[in-house]
Amino acid sequence: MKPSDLLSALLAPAGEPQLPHAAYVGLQALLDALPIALMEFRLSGESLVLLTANAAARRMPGLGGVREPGADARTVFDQLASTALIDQLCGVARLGVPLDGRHVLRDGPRLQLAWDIAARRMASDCVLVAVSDVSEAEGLRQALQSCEQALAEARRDLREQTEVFDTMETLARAGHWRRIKDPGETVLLWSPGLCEIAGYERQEWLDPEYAMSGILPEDRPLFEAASRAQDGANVEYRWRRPDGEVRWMRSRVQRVRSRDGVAVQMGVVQDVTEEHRAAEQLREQLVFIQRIASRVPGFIYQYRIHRDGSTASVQYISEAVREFLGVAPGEVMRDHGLLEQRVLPEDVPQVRRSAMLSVRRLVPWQSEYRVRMPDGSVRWHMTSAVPHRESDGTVVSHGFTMDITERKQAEQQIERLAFYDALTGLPNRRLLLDRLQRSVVLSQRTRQQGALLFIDLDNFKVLNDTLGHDMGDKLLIEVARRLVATVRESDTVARFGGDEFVVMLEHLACDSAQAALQVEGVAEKLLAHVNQPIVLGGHHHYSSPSIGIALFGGERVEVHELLKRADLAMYEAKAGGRNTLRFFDPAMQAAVNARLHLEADMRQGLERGEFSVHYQPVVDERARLVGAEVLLRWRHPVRGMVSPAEFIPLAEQSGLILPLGRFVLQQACAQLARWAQSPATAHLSLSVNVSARQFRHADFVAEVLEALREHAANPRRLTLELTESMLLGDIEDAIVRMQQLKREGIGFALDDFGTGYSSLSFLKRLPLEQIKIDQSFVRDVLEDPNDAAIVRTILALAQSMDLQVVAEGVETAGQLGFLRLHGCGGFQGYLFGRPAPLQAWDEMLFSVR
Ligand SMILES: Nc1nc2c(ncn2[C@@H]2O[C@H](COP(=O)(O)O[C@H]3[C@@H](O)[C@H](n4cnc5c(=O)[nH]c(N)nc54)O[C@@H]3COP(=O)(O)O)[C@@H](O)[C@H]2O)c(=O)[nH]1
Repeated sequence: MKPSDLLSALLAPAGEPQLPHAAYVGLQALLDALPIALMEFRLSGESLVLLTANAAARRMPGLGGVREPGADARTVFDQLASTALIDQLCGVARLGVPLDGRHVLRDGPRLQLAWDIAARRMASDCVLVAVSDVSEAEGLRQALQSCEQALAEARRDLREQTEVFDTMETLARAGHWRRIKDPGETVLLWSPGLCEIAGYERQEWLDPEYAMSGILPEDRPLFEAASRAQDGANVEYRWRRPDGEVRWMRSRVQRVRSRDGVAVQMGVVQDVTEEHRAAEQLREQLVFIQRIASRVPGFIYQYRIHRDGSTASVQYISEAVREFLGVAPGEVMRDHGLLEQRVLPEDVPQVRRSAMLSVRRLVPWQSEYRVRMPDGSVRWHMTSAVPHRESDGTVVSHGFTMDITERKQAEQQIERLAFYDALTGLPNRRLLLDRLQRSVVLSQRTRQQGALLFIDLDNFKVLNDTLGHDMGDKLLIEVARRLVATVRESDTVARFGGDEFVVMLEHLACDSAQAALQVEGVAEKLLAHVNQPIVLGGHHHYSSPSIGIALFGGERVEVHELLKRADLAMYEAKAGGRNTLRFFDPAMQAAVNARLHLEADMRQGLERGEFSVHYQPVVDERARLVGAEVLLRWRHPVRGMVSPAEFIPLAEQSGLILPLGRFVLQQACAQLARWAQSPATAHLSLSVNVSARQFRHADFVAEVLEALREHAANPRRLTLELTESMLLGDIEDAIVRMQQLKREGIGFALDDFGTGYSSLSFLKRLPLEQIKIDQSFVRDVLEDPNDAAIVRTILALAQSMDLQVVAEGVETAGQLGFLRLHGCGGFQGYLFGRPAPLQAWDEMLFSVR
């Protein structure tokens, strides 16, 4: 019962109860039995005073002072003090307006009080108030309200999630379906995403048979097999949309059983057409690349290096790697280390270094290295790759490797030709100059001294001429080998040309004196090694070097200047007796400069007619004039008379001996022709000195004959003086030349006899008429028993070989006497006359006769 209904029932329509006391008591008891709190209040001024309350009111928690009649209504309803209840009750008492309402008080979420309160005016200014505790109902109501709210929120969440899910399916071009098999009926539900990718309008369910019709017939068995798989399966198939477009779908089909025992099959479907197209494009590109790769002369590859550089993998390598490295592409892609294993160990560090640099700096990579092929051969490869960084931080390089063996060989060949001497394999002049340049710069920085050793073989020309060029070459090769073997690997041994070698020593002591000691040690060793006999053609031969040394370091100096210094020092060594070493010093420089000036003056002298000839008489055993030796003279306007001993060697070196020799021959032939015209002189002969270079010249024979012809001179009156050394070279060629001239009547004398090394058999082969005993033996023939013995031996030898002998440098009657005594038939020397010009000759000729 509601309090308002109770009050309506209690109050008589007239409003005033007219009951006898007994009835009133009975009514009171009845009211006490009611579960609703009833209280009567009377209006007293602005307050309401409690008149009476039933038992339920007295028991009711929350009502204050209800046991005390006369209590103020504010005390009774103290918990509702904050409400307008009291005023409203007063209003009921005054105006009789009924009051009905629910009062609920909370302390946070906790319910404190929930009362339904009704009030009615009684006949007088009294008001009857009924209060019913509705806490339980209020709690239930609130709980219900909360549940409804939660449900609404859950619905909202579900809606949102469904929307998100649908959006996700749309974005992923994916969808799903569920096939629910109930006995008698099968339902197929499609998600909106699936409808979209399948090309259908959005709908929740489809006819299962109709749904399958989209799968291309040839792919349907695949799909059905996947549907039958117990544990689910993945399948890819083609789907024809209603508009006819065919798309690739990837699906995962799974069987599930719902809680109520209904069989459910689920499938997640994704449209993978783009993926298929990309893969197809990739395949096409790969085929394209493979086609190109099969036509390029090398192999192409792609490798990936992870961000930290720790791992790498070859992702693609073309088929040609088989041909170029002897490994299969698959093997390399499984183990990229196979590529490096082919590289020669000494080349690996630089290959790795350059590759890592390229990856780190993302710059193109290029490297040339050697690889060992499965058959053991070594080939040169060149690889180049372009790296780029992918979005995941890894670096991918695309590269190409080709075989450059032929190119390398050609380069090496070119380098060998350009920088190495073909005969000995040593660095040539160009390479030496290059290294020297670097070394000079380095020595300026480090202050460490370096040294140039200019080496010239002393008797190479003789040996070369004697034994022939083949043997000469072998000798040079052997000398080169010895030089290389003597110095350190870091030093340079170069062939400078002909029989000249240069050794460059580096990293010597900083102190010049100490460095000089070091170099001297090396030079002594070089001397000793080169001096060792060399076996050529089964015979021992001896070669010795002259070594000129120039130190460098610290000071700025041109490489050509250095070479000049070493060269000068080498000439000093030669002048010092050969087979020795000399250090450069400035005095040497001056000497060479003087030599160079002399050569220039000689050229000028030839042009200006500064040269002339003198004649030195040759007499027989009775001191009768039999002829003369023609000797070249040079009167320089400033230098005065220059000795042939000074300028002839230089003329030999520079080639000026050829025009000078021609000049002398012309003079001699002209003189013979003049003498021939007078019976007093017609018997006289002339001897002309011929140098080695002149004799070996291709036109020599012709020139001699031409000079004789030109002057109509008698060839039988002409003797050519040759030295042993110049005949030692190509002896066969020398003999041929001599015989050609001899056939014309020209005679030959062997000059300076005794100073050479000729053997008897060698002498016998030469078409000689005469030998000239060198003046060095004659000079001391009376004092030096050795010289006397030599002279006697020469005379005996000449006699046995039926050769005429002329003794040179006869200055005293004693010498003459000794020579005569031992059978010498010809004499030349100051005793009979000094070399003199023609005018002086006429007198001398007369006096001699
Ligand atoms: N290829 C050519 N060589 C030539 C020619 N003219 C000279 N020469 C060679 O020069 C060298 C020096 O010659 P020269 O100064 O003329 O000396 C010759 C004589 O003057 C000298 N001589 C002669 N008699 C004496 C003597 O009694 N005492 C002495 N101290 N010297 C003397 O000897 C030189 C001749 O030597 P050789 O030729 O060996 O007979 C010298 O090697 C010349 O050969 C030339 O035209 N072409």
